[in-house]
Amino acid sequence: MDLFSDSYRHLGNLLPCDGTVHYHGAVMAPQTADRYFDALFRDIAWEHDQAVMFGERIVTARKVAWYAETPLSYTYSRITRTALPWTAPLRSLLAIVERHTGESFNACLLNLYHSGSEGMGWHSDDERDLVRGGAIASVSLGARRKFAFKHRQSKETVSLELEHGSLLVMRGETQRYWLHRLPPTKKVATPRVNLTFRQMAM
Ligand SMILES: O=C(O)CCC(=O)C(=O)O
Ligand SMILES: [Fe+2]
Repeated sequence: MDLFSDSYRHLGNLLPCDGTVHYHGAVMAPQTADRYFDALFRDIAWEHDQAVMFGERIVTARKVAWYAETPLSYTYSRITRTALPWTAPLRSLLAIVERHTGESFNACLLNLYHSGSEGMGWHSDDERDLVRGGAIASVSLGARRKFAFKHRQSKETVSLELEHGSLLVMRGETQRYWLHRLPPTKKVATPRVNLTFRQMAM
């Protein structure tokens, strides 16, 4: 526990059981978050994601990108990608995230949602390449969006709003027992960038 920052210690667990989720709220000034958003929106090697739905390969409107410390291969939605090397803004966000969480991360999946019409369906991040039970730290930039958890067995849900410049951390058994999603919404017309810092098995 000594590794954790003071801010972490005062945060409550959002989940009632079977996992740990802490919402740190904004961890940077709005102007700083604006600068990260602009730099990432402009410079990240965004690509449309692909997924398999009902046996058919589809291309999502949402864009993704995958960065890591080494050119790791990562299988996601049955597609294998090779990570690009950290860029300066990613390294600097990584440092902020590591300071707030007391954890270290070696990879980051980025998502770009152009508007509220784009989201991400129920899933858990339990791919085999991830360190089992490892922390996942999610940074949100741009439009404020709702984020929800649903327990696999009890179907209980917990939701919150992810604000500009905020940090959410999922730990422990969260991925095993809970699904999460970013629901689409008609209320949001502006883009959002999300970064999930991860611990990949090497
Ligand atoms: O955009 C988000 O907040 C969530 C992204 C997510 O769940 C993922 O990349 O696995
Ligand atoms: Fe996820």
